[in-house]
Amino acid sequence: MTTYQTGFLNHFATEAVLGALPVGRNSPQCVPFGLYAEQLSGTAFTAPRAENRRSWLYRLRPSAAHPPFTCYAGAPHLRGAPFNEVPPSPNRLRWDPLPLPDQEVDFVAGLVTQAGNGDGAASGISVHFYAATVSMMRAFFDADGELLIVPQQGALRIVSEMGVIEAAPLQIALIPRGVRFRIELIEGPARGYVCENHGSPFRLPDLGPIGANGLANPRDFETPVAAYEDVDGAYELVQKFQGRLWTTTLDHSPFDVVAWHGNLAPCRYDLTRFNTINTVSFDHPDPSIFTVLTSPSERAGTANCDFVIFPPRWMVAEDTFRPPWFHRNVMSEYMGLIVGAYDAKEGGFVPGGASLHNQMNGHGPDRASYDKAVSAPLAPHRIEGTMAFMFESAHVLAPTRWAVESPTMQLDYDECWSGFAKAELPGA
Ligand SMILES: O=C(O)Cc1cc(O)ccc1O
Ligand SMILES: [Fe+2]
Repeated sequence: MTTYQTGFLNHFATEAVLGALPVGRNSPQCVPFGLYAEQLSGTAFTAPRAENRRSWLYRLRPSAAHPPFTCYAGAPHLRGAPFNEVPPSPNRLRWDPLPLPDQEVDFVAGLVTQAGNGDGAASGISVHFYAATVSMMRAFFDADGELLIVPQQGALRIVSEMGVIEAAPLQIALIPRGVRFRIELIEGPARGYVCENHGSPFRLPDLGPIGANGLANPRDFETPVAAYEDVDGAYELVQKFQGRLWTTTLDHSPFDVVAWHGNLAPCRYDLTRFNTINTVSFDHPDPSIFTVLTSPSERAGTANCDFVIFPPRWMVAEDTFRPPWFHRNVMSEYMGLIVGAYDAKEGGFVPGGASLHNQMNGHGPDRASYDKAVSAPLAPHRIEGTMAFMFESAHVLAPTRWAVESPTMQLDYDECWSGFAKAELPGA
């Protein structure tokens, strides 16, 4: 049984051994039991208090004690900035799910980068698929960004420096930049999506006139309690740094944090707890009403990345075209589907698949969903058994070579918007 502390961005305090956590100061002359104090900073020391994120870790050995890292080509399809392998595409792109590997591949080795933007370490996002058939027997951390893991198939047990998180499809896990973890498969192979956030850490969106409650409520985020391994012996530690993997071998498990306190910690969130808000009158509101987490950019109201979901919900709008409308957006939209069907697409967008609609390029309902929606009786209708999501970014998402050359890319995607009858003006 994993135990969690609740709340988003709380200042947590947790010890796996009674008396391990120093009281009243972060760095006493002698830490209890001879543990080593280490500060893990997720924001600049001088970041405003409301944005400042850091934790203090108390561990069996200092994490500085390691041999040099060497370059490592252990994930053949992992990419980082600059995303210029192929020209950024204005075309609407869509992919079938990534087939599960038939060999033994762990979470790190099975990362496949689909698209990215920004400088790959201080701004933008990278979007990866993961597909793993075996548990990691090593540790990994990402110096380039925070990881938002969106399982689509198979439950994960994420052993981190700061405790253990379980995340199954319809839950997400958020691992801060730099936090070491290994991913174990709870049952069978696992597959899903990763948003690697190089910009400011994800936070809850403001609620404005919605009020003090709604959307993702802070208490539904769960952070693990401290848990440690006291294991001596060779232990591989891989990091992603400036787009490439590096590896070293420690002489002990890096999961040796006995106690910690602070507000920089991994957490999970159950997407089915999202308090969905929508119209009770007319029109289809902008999908920003479905924002779970946002990574703001320097430009007010314009996200480096919004994580948006499309959960089961009642559709009651009167005299309204209910599915997503046709649109062209200054923001770029990467979408995935965890389960079920998406209301703008009658076919082709399947669980485990993905689509990319880049800046200013027209998209929206496919012809079949358009035809259905314009003739649908507008009785209250519940959209059931579905969970799509979107990573929406102010920066254009450039696909990788893998993404545009993979047989999973659908060459006929544009067809879904062909054959719309021309509008008929009076007297024409
Ligand atoms: O393109 C999409 O399917 C995502 C989306 C959904 C919606 O309800 C409104 C706008 C939008 O971009
Ligand atoms: Fe869109």
